[in-house]
Amino acid sequence: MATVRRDERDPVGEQADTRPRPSDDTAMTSVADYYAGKNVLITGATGFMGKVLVEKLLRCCPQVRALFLLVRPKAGQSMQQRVDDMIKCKLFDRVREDDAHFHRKIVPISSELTEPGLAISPEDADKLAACVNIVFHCAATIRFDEPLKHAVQLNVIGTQQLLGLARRMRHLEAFIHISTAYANCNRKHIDEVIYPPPVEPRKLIESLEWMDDRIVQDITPRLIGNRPNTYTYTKALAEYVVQQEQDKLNIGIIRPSIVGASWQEPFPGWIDNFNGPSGVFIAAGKGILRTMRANNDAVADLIPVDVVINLTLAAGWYTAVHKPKTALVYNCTTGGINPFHWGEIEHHVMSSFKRNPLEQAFRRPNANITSNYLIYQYWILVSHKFPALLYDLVLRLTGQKPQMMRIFNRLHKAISLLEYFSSQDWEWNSENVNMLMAQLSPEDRKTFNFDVRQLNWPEYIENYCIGTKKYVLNEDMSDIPAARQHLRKLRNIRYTFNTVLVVFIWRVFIARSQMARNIWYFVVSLCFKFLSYFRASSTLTN
Ligand SMILES: CCCCCCCC/C=C\CCCCCCCC(=O)SCCNC(=O)CCNC(=O)[C@H](O)C(C)(C)COP(=O)(O)OP(=O)(O)OC[C@H]1O[C@@H](n2cnc3c(N)ncnc32)[C@H](O)[C@@H]1OP(=O)(O)O
Ligand SMILES: NC(=O)C1=CN([C@@H]2O[C@H](COP(=O)(O)OP(=O)(O)OC[C@H]3O[C@@H](n4cnc5c(N)ncnc54)[C@H](OP(=O)(O)O)[C@@H]3O)[C@@H](O)[C@H]2O)C=CC1
Repeated sequence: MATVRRDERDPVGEQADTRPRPSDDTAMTSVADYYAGKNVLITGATGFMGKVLVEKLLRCCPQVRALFLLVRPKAGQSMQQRVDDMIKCKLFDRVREDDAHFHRKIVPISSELTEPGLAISPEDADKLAACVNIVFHCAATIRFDEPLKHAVQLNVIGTQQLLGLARRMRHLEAFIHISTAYANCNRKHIDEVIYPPPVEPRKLIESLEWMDDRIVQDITPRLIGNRPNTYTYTKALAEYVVQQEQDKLNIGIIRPSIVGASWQEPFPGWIDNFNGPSGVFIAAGKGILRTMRANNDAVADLIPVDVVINLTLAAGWYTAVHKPKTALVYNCTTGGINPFHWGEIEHHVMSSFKRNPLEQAFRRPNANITSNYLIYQYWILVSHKFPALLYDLVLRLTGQKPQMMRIFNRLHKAISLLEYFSSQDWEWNSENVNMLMAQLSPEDRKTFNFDVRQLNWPEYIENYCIGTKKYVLNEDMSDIPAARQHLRKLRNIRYTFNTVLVVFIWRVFIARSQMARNIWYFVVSLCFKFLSYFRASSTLTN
């Protein structure tokens, strides 16, 4: 595998400046034609959605000139190593088949979005200012438990700084910001507009500058108000910050709902993380998660990652070519068009993991969602805490370190942060998404398909579950017979355990009550009679 070298980026160079600017003629161009010869800047390219964006651009817009990726060094790896690792991943197999030298188009730029000036060197900043034609801003912290200061630093101030750099870009045609459909989750009906921010971002930023972390922590619940976390709060502020630039830049804002595995491209079921529902599916497939608070009848607004990316690229084309006067917002959701419910998700996830089990499951996959608090607490006790305690006891007795209770505590924390989103539904208007679809040529509608009416949910969920097995857990499909055998073993252990438990309880009970003893003798003699009758009749027939 050839590596991406920074000194290879000169082919990209400033020549890009001389490329023709969009005119009325370009309004007729196809999406791929528009990206031909363009220099694209992407933040968050090493993340889940960023990777799919890079792959799709390289595969379906092969004439794109260069992709500048703002990447930070992380976990002892240089930005160079990180990008090299990223493009080695299976996601890029199809691009590799089409063009073995695709890496030449990738230009990593060292950048840390929380640092002043995005920590981009002056030379790199000048280069970007001179040649970038379109920006896709995907980077964000998506953690629900992120301390407010850090969430503001990255999601709001980082975005402001990127906009500052974008203003310097002399040939910029579009700035596409990835937000979330839940930025305004304090509303039930969400239009494709930017709502007034919960607070003036400038005032919040100024206050956070002098406040001690402890004070910030204390006032965070009051600040975020009726939003569930700092993530949705800071994403709402970021939208406002982006909107402030609409007079100077051509802006598009994409609001995806819960982004899941790929539907079709580059292959079905691609997923590489535990975020959102993926972690829940895996925990349920491993037989660890047996219950979760969710409303069976609420719409599960999942959206496949390839759909989001297709819409994003089409919105980039539309924004650059048609230059809407104000920032256009695209609510990228499924609920209003092709609804599917959490109850149905539960059913299909469970049956999928029974057909294609995960390796070394803790228990047989059997999760039940409920919106009833008491029932939920009951199952947490009986199906989570009790087995965890028992398992840890066995580990202790065999001289090993107990671990199950710790795993369950982390799981409970994760699902408590997710239940806000699985217990209610929202209604999103998607007029701009429909308008965009109508603007595409029939050919582009196929290449950049975001028509979720065609999505077959059971098939999608099956591929999603298989994707978690293959690409998140790196399990082999050829091990499925062994995994099934393991589930049968678990079933036999459970039957044996239940039988021993019933006999044990009954014996304890018998020891204390004459009536229970009589019933016990009656049942046992009935069994004997039945057995003797069965033996006698089988002897007669022989
Ligand atoms: C039978 C099924 C029925 C279905 C029922 C309904 C399911 C409903 C599910 C969901 C719907 C809601 C979704 C809303 C979406 C909104 C949309 C967006 O706009 S943004 C994207 C969303 N963002 C997040 O999903 C971040 C959530 N994650 C976090 O905030 C943190 O990761 C957190 C607090 C959950 C854990 O933080 P820590 O610090 O304790 O741990 P850490 O380092 O992150 O992870 C520890 C280990 O746990 C795994 N993990 C992380 N998240 C997990 C999860 N959700 N479930 C299971 N494991 C998870 C990690 O991969 C890691 O594993 P290792 O130690 O590396 O092996
Ligand atoms: N996933 C989902 O369900 C949804 C996501 N979204 C939005 O989509 C976008 C992408 O999300 P997703 O791909 O899932 O998120 P990921 O967490 O997978 O990726 C986040 C990206 O941001 C980068 N990043 C984070 N912090 C910094 C930093 N300080 N400096 C530079 N880069 C940084 C990460 O880089 P690194 O690899 O170095 O950490 C990574 O590339 C986000 O804006 C999110 O709000 C919206 C709706 C749903």
